[in-house]
Amino acid sequence: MSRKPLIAGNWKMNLNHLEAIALVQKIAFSLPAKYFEKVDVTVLPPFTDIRSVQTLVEGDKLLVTHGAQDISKFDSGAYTGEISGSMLAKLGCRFVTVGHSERRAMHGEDDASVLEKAKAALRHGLTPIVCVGEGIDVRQAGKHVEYNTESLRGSLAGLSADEVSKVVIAYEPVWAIGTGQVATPPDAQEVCAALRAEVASLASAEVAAGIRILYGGSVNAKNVGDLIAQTDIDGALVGGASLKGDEFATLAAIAAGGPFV
Ligand SMILES: O=C(CO)COP(=O)(O)O
Repeated sequence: MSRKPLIAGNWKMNLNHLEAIALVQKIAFSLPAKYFEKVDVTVLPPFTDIRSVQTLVEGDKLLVTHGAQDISKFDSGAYTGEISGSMLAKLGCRFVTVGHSERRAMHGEDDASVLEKAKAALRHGLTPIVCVGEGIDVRQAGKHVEYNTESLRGSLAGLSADEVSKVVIAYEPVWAIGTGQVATPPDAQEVCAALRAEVASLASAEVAAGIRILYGGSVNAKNVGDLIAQTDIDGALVGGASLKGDEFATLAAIAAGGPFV
């Protein structure tokens, strides 16, 4: 089964709503429509930017989609500071990352809470991008494959095969995030292949063949081609390089098969 690559830009806590508009315009106008037949491109701004991005995307009928970086596991009510799936859906969000390692490390999220957030996303028609990834200690101990497959199992436990088929998975080794120390393509492939095999056992071989698995961690326009050439890597979750319009557009164009913009 052929899987359309997905390039997702995780802006993290960067850019105000005016800067967001400028960046989305830059990306959209750098990528002619034909590229979007070959690659899906999405941006994941901070919550405070989403309404502005939605207005631009819908007003100008852009082919770039948008999403969010987090979602509440609750649907509404007395949850100060939380943002619900229905609010994100109303803002036109298509994707939402759940379980990013920065949230796991700094906000106490674990596989069980990631699962609740993935369910909330699915309840509201959003595609959860479920993130897993090992720290350097796990990698050095040679336990990265088991660590990530177990984390994925916990983050998808109890979902139906149909629900699993609607998820995107992102493998982001913590030691590669923001360090410039990208995983080698074979190292990234090893884990992504194991994650796909895990999906086959959680859901079915057919679901596993169709699901998109992204790599994230120091992806840039120079290394993305070799990463997505790997059998089980279907795109990238990009941090730092997604904040530069030219580089992100080039990266998406490479994922579409070029020629480069
Ligand atoms: O965490 C990441 C994307 O979610 C990766 O960030 P960098 O691309 O900046 O390493």
